[in-house]
Amino acid sequence: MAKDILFKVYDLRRENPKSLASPPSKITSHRMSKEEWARTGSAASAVVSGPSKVTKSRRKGRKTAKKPIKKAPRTAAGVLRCTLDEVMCLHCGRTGDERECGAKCSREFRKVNFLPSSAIDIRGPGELGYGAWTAPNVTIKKGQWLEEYLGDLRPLPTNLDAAARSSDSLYRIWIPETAIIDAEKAGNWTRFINSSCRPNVKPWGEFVGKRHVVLFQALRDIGPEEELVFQYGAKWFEKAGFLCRCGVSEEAHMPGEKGKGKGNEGEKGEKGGKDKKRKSAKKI
Ligand SMILES: C[S@@+](CC[C@H](N)C(=O)[O-])C[C@H]1O[C@@H](n2cnc3c(N)ncnc32)[C@H](O)[C@@H]1O
Repeated sequence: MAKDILFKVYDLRRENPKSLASPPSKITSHRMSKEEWARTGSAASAVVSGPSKVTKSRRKGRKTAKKPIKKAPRTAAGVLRCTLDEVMCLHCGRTGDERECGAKCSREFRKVNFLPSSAIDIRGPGELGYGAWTAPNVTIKKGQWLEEYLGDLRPLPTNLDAAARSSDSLYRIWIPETAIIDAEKAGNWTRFINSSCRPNVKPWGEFVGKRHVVLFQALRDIGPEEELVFQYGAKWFEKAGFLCRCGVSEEAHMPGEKGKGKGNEGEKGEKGGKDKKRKSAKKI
């Protein structure tokens, strides 16, 4: 069961910590509502259980093929499990047999790579609300994996455009053909990362222990008491219906229009090069 507590937030000078009113809740693993998944009968959200069985029809003595049963996933692990054989685990580098590469890889990857929660402060409220900052004395090296984006796992809508319009949540990241991670009501500190046209971190869609994960990675060395920011992209701002107010340009702007020349140095991140096959995770 996910741990459900309140975030501790500092004012912008890192003084006077207080607890943020809930929601959002702080969780350490994804949450999901079984009912929500059961309601959505879409192929994207369903798990096909077993191969088709051939049974004898009693009345006519004929053989009939039973349709595969589509079942809604019951656990977050079930939703995120990747059954493709060619997928490579980011931790052990293996592909193929799941028994050799499973929960152990996920646990070890977290332990070895992720920042301790004490390394990050949630500060605010500022012009962009709350934000995620490195704590005093904390430095992050370029290429370091920081954390996984966690939240409520929601089924993929059958019609993406309609669903994108119908939901108000501005905390969603989409894993293609798998699920939407919505951190509006619950998540970890990564839900507080604001957008900037000069990003210092980036979310990537990856596989650890044959599980889909969205991981944040440092695009450059990051010093103590720096705000962590990534580029949400113009599409996100179009849908949200407001302009980017990151400090790169004095005026509010659509990403890619103003401040183009000044920003985006961070995009030349270690794993973000053109020749890398890694997929950047998309905010929707
Ligand atoms: C994923 S949340 C980030 C955390 C948020 N600041 C909070 O307090 O919960 C996205 C929201 O932060 C604000 N935001 C983040 N970056 C922004 C930017 N560059 N320009 C304008 N608003 C931004 C918007 O209100 C947006 O809806």
